[in-house]
Amino acid sequence: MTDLTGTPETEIRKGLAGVVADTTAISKVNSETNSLMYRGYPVQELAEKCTFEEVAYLLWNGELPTDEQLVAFQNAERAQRHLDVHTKRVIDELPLSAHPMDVIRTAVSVLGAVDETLTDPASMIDADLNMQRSLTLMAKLPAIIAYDQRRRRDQELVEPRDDLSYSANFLHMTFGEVPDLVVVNAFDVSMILYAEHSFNASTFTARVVTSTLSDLYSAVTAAVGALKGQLHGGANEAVMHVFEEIGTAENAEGWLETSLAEKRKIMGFGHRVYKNGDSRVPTMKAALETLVAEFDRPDMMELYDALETAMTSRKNIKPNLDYPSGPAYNLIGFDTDMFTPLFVASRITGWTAHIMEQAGSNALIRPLAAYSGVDERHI
Ligand SMILES: CC(=O)SCCNC(=O)CCNC(=O)[C@H](O)C(C)(C)COP(=O)(O)OP(=O)(O)OC[C@H]1O[C@@H](n2cnc3c(N)ncnc32)[C@H](O)[C@@H]1OP(=O)(O)O
Ligand SMILES: O=C([O-])CC(=O)C(=O)O
Repeated sequence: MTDLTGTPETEIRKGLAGVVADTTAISKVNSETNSLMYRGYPVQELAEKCTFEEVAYLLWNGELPTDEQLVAFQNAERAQRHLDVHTKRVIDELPLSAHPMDVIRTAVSVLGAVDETLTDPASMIDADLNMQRSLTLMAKLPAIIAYDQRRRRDQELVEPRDDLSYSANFLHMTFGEVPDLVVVNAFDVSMILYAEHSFNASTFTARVVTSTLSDLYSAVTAAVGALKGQLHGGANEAVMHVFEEIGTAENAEGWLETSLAEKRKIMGFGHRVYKNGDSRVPTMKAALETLVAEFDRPDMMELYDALETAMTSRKNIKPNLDYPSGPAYNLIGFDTDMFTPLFVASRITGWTAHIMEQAGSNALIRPLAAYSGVDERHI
Protein backbone atom coordinates (compact mmCIF):
# COMPACT_ATOMS: atom_id res chain seq x y z
CA MET A 1 0.00 0.00 0.00
CA THR A 2 1.21 3.54 -0.73
CA ASP A 3 0.14 6.99 0.43
CA LEU A 4 -0.92 9.82 -1.91
CA THR A 5 2.68 10.56 -2.95
CA GLY A 6 3.41 6.96 -3.77
CA THR A 7 5.55 6.55 -0.61
CA PRO A 8 5.07 3.20 1.13
CA GLU A 9 2.90 3.63 4.23
CA THR A 10 4.75 3.25 7.51
CA GLU A 11 3.73 3.64 11.13
CA ILE A 12 3.78 7.31 12.11
CA ARG A 13 5.25 7.90 15.56
CA LYS A 14 3.69 11.25 16.46
CA GLY A 15 6.18 13.32 18.45
CA LEU A 16 8.82 10.66 17.59
CA ALA A 17 7.59 8.82 20.71
CA GLY A 18 9.62 5.67 21.23
CA VAL A 19 11.84 6.33 18.21
CA VAL A 20 15.57 5.65 18.71
CA ALA A 21 17.20 8.34 16.57
CA ASP A 22 20.92 7.67 17.19
CA THR A 23 23.38 6.44 19.80
CA THR A 24 24.93 8.58 22.54
CA ALA A 25 27.71 7.91 25.04
CA ILE A 26 26.87 10.94 27.19
CA SER A 27 23.99 9.77 29.36
CA LYS A 28 21.63 6.85 29.79
CA VAL A 29 18.01 7.33 30.83
CA ASN A 30 16.45 4.04 31.88
CA SER A 31 12.70 4.21 32.30
CA GLU A 32 12.49 0.61 33.54
CA THR A 33 14.78 1.19 36.50
CA ASN A 34 14.05 4.92 36.86
CA SER A 35 17.74 5.63 36.61
CA LEU A 36 19.94 8.21 34.96
CA MET A 37 23.69 7.97 34.45
CA TYR A 38 26.10 10.58 33.12
CA ARG A 39 29.02 8.80 31.42
CA GLY A 40 28.22 5.72 33.52
CA TYR A 41 27.92 7.46 36.91
CA PRO A 42 24.49 7.48 38.63
CA VAL A 43 23.35 11.09 38.85
CA GLN A 44 22.49 10.72 42.56
CA GLU A 45 26.11 9.84 43.28
CA LEU A 46 27.37 12.80 41.26
CA ALA A 47 24.98 15.13 43.13
CA GLU A 48 26.25 13.83 46.46
CA LYS A 49 29.97 13.72 45.77
CA CYS A 50 30.79 16.18 42.99
CA THR A 51 30.49 19.85 42.15
CA PHE A 52 28.80 21.20 39.03
CA GLU A 53 32.25 22.06 37.61
CA GLU A 54 33.35 18.41 37.92
CA VAL A 55 30.12 17.25 36.25
CA ALA A 56 30.60 19.70 33.36
CA TYR A 57 34.13 18.37 32.88
CA LEU A 58 32.81 14.80 32.96
CA LEU A 59 30.10 15.47 30.37
CA TRP A 60 32.55 17.10 27.98
CA ASN A 61 35.55 14.82 28.48
CA GLY A 62 34.03 11.47 29.38
CA GLU A 63 35.97 11.17 32.67
CA LEU A 64 35.96 13.00 35.99
CA PRO A 65 38.94 15.38 36.30
CA THR A 66 42.06 14.63 38.32
CA ASP A 67 42.86 17.28 40.98
CA GLU A 68 45.24 18.97 38.57
CA GLN A 69 42.75 18.92 35.68
CA LEU A 70 40.05 20.32 37.94
CA VAL A 71 42.21 23.27 39.03
CA ALA A 72 43.03 24.08 35.40
CA PHE A 73 39.36 23.77 34.42
CA GLN A 74 38.17 25.96 37.32
CA ASN A 75 40.78 28.60 36.49
CA ALA A 76 39.69 28.66 32.85
CA GLU A 77 36.02 28.99 33.84
CA ARG A 78 36.70 31.69 36.45
CA ALA A 79 38.74 33.72 33.96
CA GLN A 80 35.73 34.10 31.64
CA ARG A 81 32.97 34.99 34.09
CA HIS A 82 32.70 38.69 33.20
CA LEU A 83 29.77 39.96 31.18
CA ASP A 84 31.38 41.18 27.96
CA VAL A 85 30.70 44.68 26.73
CA HIS A 86 28.81 43.67 23.56
CA THR A 87 26.39 41.42 25.40
CA LYS A 88 25.79 43.95 28.17
CA ARG A 89 25.03 46.67 25.62
CA VAL A 90 22.50 44.49 23.81
CA ILE A 91 20.81 43.39 27.05
CA ASP A 92 20.54 47.03 28.12
CA GLU A 93 18.63 47.73 24.90
CA LEU A 94 16.05 45.00 25.52
CA PRO A 95 12.77 45.98 27.17
CA LEU A 96 11.89 44.51 30.57
CA SER A 97 8.77 43.10 28.92
CA ALA A 98 11.04 40.56 27.17
CA HIS A 99 11.00 37.18 28.88
CA PRO A 100 14.42 36.36 30.39
CA MET A 101 14.60 33.33 28.04
CA ASP A 102 14.39 35.77 25.11
CA VAL A 103 17.20 37.77 26.69
CA ILE A 104 19.38 34.66 26.96
CA ARG A 105 18.55 33.56 23.41
CA THR A 106 19.62 37.01 22.19
CA ALA A 107 22.76 37.04 24.38
CA VAL A 108 23.94 33.65 23.07
CA SER A 109 23.35 34.92 19.55
CA VAL A 110 25.49 38.01 20.31
CA LEU A 111 28.29 35.83 21.69
CA GLY A 112 28.21 33.87 18.43
CA ALA A 113 28.27 37.02 16.33
CA VAL A 114 31.37 38.38 18.11
CA ASP A 115 33.28 35.07 18.12
CA GLU A 116 36.05 35.77 15.62
CA THR A 117 37.06 32.11 15.45
CA LEU A 118 33.95 31.36 13.36
CA THR A 119 35.85 32.11 10.17
CA ASP A 120 34.93 29.30 7.78
CA PRO A 121 32.82 26.11 7.67
CA ALA A 122 35.65 23.98 9.16
CA SER A 123 36.16 26.31 12.12
CA MET A 124 32.43 26.16 12.90
CA ILE A 125 32.65 22.49 13.81
CA ASP A 126 36.29 22.34 14.98
CA ALA A 127 36.39 20.11 18.08
CA ASP A 128 38.97 22.15 20.06
CA LEU A 129 37.25 25.44 19.29
CA ASN A 130 33.87 23.95 20.22
CA MET A 131 35.27 22.84 23.58
CA GLN A 132 36.50 26.41 24.24
CA ARG A 133 33.17 27.88 23.11
CA SER A 134 31.29 25.53 25.43
CA LEU A 135 33.36 26.65 28.40
CA THR A 136 32.86 30.30 27.45
CA LEU A 137 29.08 29.83 27.41
CA MET A 138 29.09 27.93 30.72
CA ALA A 139 31.20 30.71 32.30
CA LYS A 140 29.22 33.64 30.90
CA LEU A 141 25.61 32.48 31.25
CA PRO A 142 25.51 33.13 35.04
CA ALA A 143 26.64 36.73 34.47
CA ILE A 144 23.93 37.18 31.82
CA ILE A 145 21.19 35.69 34.01
CA ALA A 146 22.30 37.48 37.19
CA TYR A 147 22.51 40.82 35.40
CA ASP A 148 19.08 40.34 33.84
CA GLN A 149 17.58 39.48 37.25
CA ARG A 150 19.20 42.56 38.82
CA ARG A 151 18.20 45.04 36.09
CA ARG A 152 14.59 43.88 36.51
CA ARG A 153 14.91 44.80 40.19
CA ASP A 154 16.53 48.12 39.33
CA GLN A 155 19.84 46.99 40.82
CA GLU A 156 23.41 47.52 39.59
CA LEU A 157 25.52 44.77 38.02
CA VAL A 158 27.62 42.78 40.53
CA GLU A 159 31.06 41.76 39.26
CA PRO A 160 32.03 38.08 39.48
CA ARG A 161 34.48 36.80 42.11
CA ASP A 162 37.16 34.33 41.06
CA ASP A 163 37.66 32.99 44.60
CA LEU A 164 34.21 31.36 44.57
CA SER A 165 32.83 28.13 43.13
CA TYR A 166 30.53 28.31 40.10
CA SER A 167 27.35 28.17 42.20
CA ALA A 168 28.52 30.46 45.02
CA ASN A 169 29.61 33.04 42.44
CA PHE A 170 26.31 32.72 40.51
CA LEU A 171 24.33 33.51 43.69
CA HIS A 172 26.78 36.29 44.65
CA MET A 173 26.33 37.96 41.24
CA THR A 174 22.54 37.63 41.50
CA PHE A 175 21.95 38.69 45.10
CA GLY A 176 25.08 40.71 45.92
CA GLU A 177 26.14 38.30 48.67
CA VAL A 178 27.05 34.65 49.08
CA PRO A 179 24.22 32.84 50.88
CA ASP A 180 24.65 30.09 53.50
CA LEU A 181 26.35 26.89 52.37
CA VAL A 182 23.03 25.01 52.58
CA VAL A 183 21.64 27.29 49.87
CA VAL A 184 24.75 27.10 47.69
CA ASN A 185 24.72 23.30 47.95
CA ALA A 186 21.02 22.98 47.07
CA PHE A 187 21.58 25.23 44.06
CA ASP A 188 24.63 23.22 42.97
CA VAL A 189 22.60 19.99 43.22
CA SER A 190 19.94 21.50 40.94
CA MET A 191 22.64 22.46 38.42
CA ILE A 192 23.98 18.87 38.42
CA LEU A 193 20.51 17.33 38.03
CA TYR A 194 19.48 19.64 35.19
CA ALA A 195 22.77 19.20 33.27
CA GLU A 196 21.94 16.37 30.90
CA HIS A 197 19.06 14.14 29.83
CA SER A 198 19.80 12.37 26.56
CA PHE A 199 17.61 13.19 23.51
CA ASN A 200 15.11 15.56 25.17
CA ALA A 201 13.48 18.14 22.87
CA SER A 202 16.01 20.96 23.35
CA THR A 203 19.06 18.69 23.05
CA PHE A 204 17.62 17.07 19.95
CA THR A 205 17.01 20.56 18.53
CA ALA A 206 20.69 21.38 19.11
CA ARG A 207 21.70 18.16 17.36
CA VAL A 208 19.43 18.89 14.37
CA VAL A 209 21.04 22.32 13.90
CA THR A 210 24.55 20.85 14.32
CA SER A 211 23.76 18.13 11.78
CA THR A 212 23.61 20.76 9.01
CA LEU A 213 27.23 21.69 9.95
CA SER A 214 26.04 24.96 11.47
CA ASP A 215 27.90 26.47 14.44
CA LEU A 216 27.58 25.80 18.16
CA TYR A 217 26.00 29.17 19.02
CA SER A 218 23.26 28.66 16.43
CA ALA A 219 22.54 25.23 17.89
CA VAL A 220 22.41 26.61 21.45
CA THR A 221 20.20 29.53 20.41
CA ALA A 222 17.72 27.07 18.90
CA ALA A 223 17.93 24.85 22.00
CA VAL A 224 17.10 27.83 24.25
CA GLY A 225 13.98 28.38 22.15
CA ALA A 226 12.97 24.73 22.52
CA LEU A 227 13.55 24.74 26.27
CA LYS A 228 11.37 27.81 26.80
CA GLY A 229 8.09 25.95 26.15
CA GLN A 230 5.94 24.83 29.09
CA LEU A 231 6.00 21.18 28.05
CA HIS A 232 9.78 21.25 28.59
CA GLY A 233 11.92 23.67 30.66
CA GLY A 234 9.21 26.30 30.97
CA ALA A 235 7.42 23.97 33.38
CA ASN A 236 9.58 24.98 36.37
CA GLU A 237 8.15 28.50 36.14
CA ALA A 238 4.66 27.16 35.53
CA VAL A 239 4.88 25.08 38.73
CA MET A 240 5.39 28.24 40.74
CA HIS A 241 2.37 29.89 39.11
CA VAL A 242 0.37 26.79 40.04
CA PHE A 243 1.55 27.06 43.67
CA GLU A 244 0.51 30.72 43.72
CA GLU A 245 -2.88 29.86 42.23
CA ILE A 246 -3.52 27.10 44.80
CA GLY A 247 -2.32 29.16 47.78
CA THR A 248 -2.33 26.63 50.62
CA ALA A 249 -2.22 22.84 50.98
CA GLU A 250 -5.94 22.54 51.89
CA ASN A 251 -6.88 23.90 48.45
CA ALA A 252 -4.75 21.44 46.48
CA GLU A 253 -7.30 18.65 46.01
CA GLY A 254 -10.15 20.95 44.98
CA TRP A 255 -7.87 22.91 42.66
CA LEU A 256 -6.76 19.69 41.00
CA GLU A 257 -10.34 18.44 40.51
CA THR A 258 -11.33 21.67 38.81
CA SER A 259 -8.16 21.82 36.69
CA LEU A 260 -8.51 18.24 35.47
CA ALA A 261 -12.19 18.83 34.71
CA GLU A 262 -11.05 21.79 32.58
CA LYS A 263 -8.60 19.38 30.84
CA ARG A 264 -5.59 21.40 32.01
CA LYS A 265 -2.13 19.80 31.99
CA ILE A 266 -0.71 19.93 35.50
CA MET A 267 2.71 21.49 35.21
CA GLY A 268 5.63 19.63 36.79
CA PHE A 269 3.93 16.23 36.39
CA GLY A 270 4.40 13.57 33.75
CA HIS A 271 7.29 12.70 31.48
CA ARG A 272 7.72 11.31 27.97
CA VAL A 273 10.23 8.67 29.10
CA TYR A 274 9.68 8.06 32.82
CA LYS A 275 6.25 6.68 33.49
CA ASN A 276 6.95 5.69 37.10
CA GLY A 277 8.59 8.85 38.38
CA ASP A 278 11.58 10.93 37.37
CA SER A 279 14.94 9.54 38.59
CA ARG A 280 16.08 13.01 39.69
CA VAL A 281 13.09 13.98 41.82
CA PRO A 282 14.08 12.30 45.14
CA THR A 283 17.47 14.07 45.11
CA MET A 284 15.96 17.45 44.22
CA LYS A 285 13.15 16.98 46.73
CA ALA A 286 15.77 16.38 49.46
CA ALA A 287 17.54 19.60 48.39
CA LEU A 288 14.19 21.44 48.54
CA GLU A 289 13.64 20.11 52.06
CA THR A 290 16.96 21.59 53.20
CA LEU A 291 15.83 24.97 51.82
CA VAL A 292 12.41 24.67 53.47
CA ALA A 293 14.20 24.09 56.81
CA GLU A 294 16.68 26.90 56.18
CA PHE A 295 13.97 29.45 55.38
CA ASP A 296 11.40 27.99 57.81
CA ARG A 297 8.73 27.50 55.14
CA PRO A 298 6.91 24.26 56.07
CA ASP A 299 3.87 25.61 54.21
CA MET A 300 5.77 25.21 50.92
CA MET A 301 6.45 21.53 51.60
CA GLU A 302 2.85 20.94 52.73
CA LEU A 303 1.55 22.34 49.46
CA TYR A 304 4.15 20.33 47.51
CA ASP A 305 3.10 17.09 49.21
CA ALA A 306 -0.64 17.82 49.00
CA LEU A 307 -0.60 18.37 45.23
CA GLU A 308 1.67 15.36 44.63
CA THR A 309 -0.61 13.12 46.73
CA ALA A 310 -3.74 14.38 44.99
CA MET A 311 -2.19 13.91 41.52
CA THR A 312 -1.01 10.39 42.39
CA SER A 313 -4.40 9.29 43.68
CA ARG A 314 -6.36 11.02 40.92
CA LYS A 315 -4.20 10.24 37.83
CA ASN A 316 -1.20 8.25 39.09
CA ILE A 317 1.07 10.69 37.26
CA LYS A 318 4.33 11.45 39.09
CA PRO A 319 6.30 14.70 39.43
CA ASN A 320 9.20 15.49 37.11
CA LEU A 321 12.35 17.47 38.00
CA ASP A 322 10.64 20.80 37.40
CA TYR A 323 8.25 20.14 40.29
CA PRO A 324 10.79 20.40 43.16
CA SER A 325 13.06 22.83 41.28
CA GLY A 326 10.42 25.55 40.95
CA PRO A 327 9.80 26.01 44.70
CA ALA A 328 13.53 25.55 45.41
CA TYR A 329 14.43 28.48 43.14
CA ASN A 330 11.63 30.52 44.71
CA LEU A 331 13.04 29.94 48.20
CA ILE A 332 16.56 30.82 47.05
CA GLY A 333 15.10 34.18 45.98
CA PHE A 334 14.90 34.14 42.19
CA ASP A 335 11.93 35.76 40.44
CA THR A 336 9.76 33.11 38.78
CA ASP A 337 10.60 34.08 35.21
CA MET A 338 14.31 33.46 35.91
CA PHE A 339 13.74 29.75 36.63
CA THR A 340 13.99 28.44 33.05
CA PRO A 341 17.15 30.52 32.45
CA LEU A 342 18.67 28.66 35.44
CA PHE A 343 17.87 25.42 33.58
CA VAL A 344 19.75 26.86 30.58
CA ALA A 345 22.80 27.68 32.73
CA SER A 346 23.00 24.01 33.67
CA ARG A 347 21.86 22.34 30.42
CA ILE A 348 24.45 24.29 28.40
CA THR A 349 26.83 21.51 29.48
CA GLY A 350 24.63 18.70 28.13
CA TRP A 351 23.67 20.58 24.98
CA THR A 352 27.27 21.31 24.06
CA ALA A 353 28.37 17.75 24.88
CA HIS A 354 25.73 16.56 22.37
CA ILE A 355 26.72 19.20 19.81
CA MET A 356 30.31 17.94 19.98
CA GLU A 357 29.19 14.32 19.81
CA GLN A 358 26.95 15.03 16.80
CA ALA A 359 29.67 16.99 14.99
CA GLY A 360 32.15 14.18 15.64
CA SER A 361 29.95 11.54 14.02
CA ASN A 362 27.58 13.46 11.81
CA ALA A 363 24.66 12.53 9.60
CA LEU A 364 22.19 15.17 8.44
CA ILE A 365 18.99 14.78 10.49
CA ARG A 366 16.14 14.82 8.03
CA PRO A 367 13.16 12.52 8.64
CA LEU A 368 10.35 11.83 6.19
CA ALA A 369 6.74 12.94 6.36
CA ALA A 370 3.73 11.06 5.05
CA TYR A 371 1.79 13.46 2.85
CA SER A 372 -1.79 13.97 4.05
CA GLY A 373 -2.86 16.88 1.84
CA VAL A 374 -5.17 16.95 -1.18
CA ASP A 375 -4.52 14.60 -4.10
CA GLU A 376 -2.68 15.92 -7.17
CA ARG A 377 -4.60 18.68 -8.95
CA HIS A 378 -3.96 21.33 -11.62
CA ILE A 379 -4.76 25.00 -12.11
C1 LIG B 1 12.55 18.76 32.57
C2 LIG B 1 11.38 18.49 31.67
O1 LIG B 1 11.30 19.01 30.61
S1 LIG B 1 10.25 17.42 32.26
C3 LIG B 1 8.72 17.83 31.47
C4 LIG B 1 8.17 19.14 31.97
N1 LIG B 1 6.82 19.39 31.45
C5 LIG B 1 5.73 19.43 32.23
O2 LIG B 1 5.78 19.27 33.44
C6 LIG B 1 4.43 19.74 31.53
C7 LIG B 1 3.30 18.84 31.98
N2 LIG B 1 3.47 17.50 31.48
C8 LIG B 1 3.06 17.14 30.22
O3 LIG B 1 2.48 17.93 29.49
C9 LIG B 1 3.38 15.74 29.73
O4 LIG B 1 3.48 14.85 30.82
C10 LIG B 1 4.67 15.68 28.89
C11 LIG B 1 4.55 16.62 27.69
C12 LIG B 1 5.88 16.10 29.73
C13 LIG B 1 4.91 14.26 28.42
O5 LIG B 1 3.81 13.94 27.70
P1 LIG B 1 3.67 12.71 26.67
O6 LIG B 1 4.69 11.69 26.84
O7 LIG B 1 3.55 13.30 25.32
O8 LIG B 1 2.37 12.09 27.18
P2 LIG B 1 0.92 12.63 26.90
O9 LIG B 1 0.87 14.13 26.94
O10 LIG B 1 0.46 11.96 25.66
O11 LIG B 1 0.18 12.08 28.18
C14 LIG B 1 -0.36 10.77 28.29
C15 LIG B 1 -1.63 10.88 29.11
O12 LIG B 1 -1.33 11.38 30.41
C16 LIG B 1 -1.95 12.65 30.60
N3 LIG B 1 -0.98 13.54 31.21
C17 LIG B 1 0.37 13.51 31.07
N4 LIG B 1 0.93 14.49 31.79
C18 LIG B 1 -0.08 15.15 32.37
C19 LIG B 1 -0.14 16.26 33.22
N5 LIG B 1 0.98 16.88 33.60
N6 LIG B 1 -1.35 16.69 33.65
C20 LIG B 1 -2.48 16.06 33.28
N7 LIG B 1 -2.49 15.00 32.47
C21 LIG B 1 -1.31 14.55 32.02
C22 LIG B 1 -2.32 13.15 29.22
O13 LIG B 1 -3.40 14.04 29.26
C23 LIG B 1 -2.63 11.86 28.51
O14 LIG B 1 -3.91 11.43 28.89
P3 LIG B 1 -4.89 10.74 27.82
O15 LIG B 1 -4.16 9.49 27.40
O16 LIG B 1 -6.12 10.50 28.62
O17 LIG B 1 -5.03 11.72 26.72
O1 LIG C 1 13.93 14.18 28.84
C1 LIG C 1 12.97 14.95 28.60
O2 LIG C 1 12.13 14.75 27.72
C2 LIG C 1 12.79 16.17 29.42
C3 LIG C 1 13.65 16.22 30.61
O3 LIG C 1 13.36 15.63 31.63
C4 LIG C 1 14.90 16.94 30.53
O4 LIG C 1 15.26 17.46 29.46
O5 LIG C 1 15.61 17.03 31.55
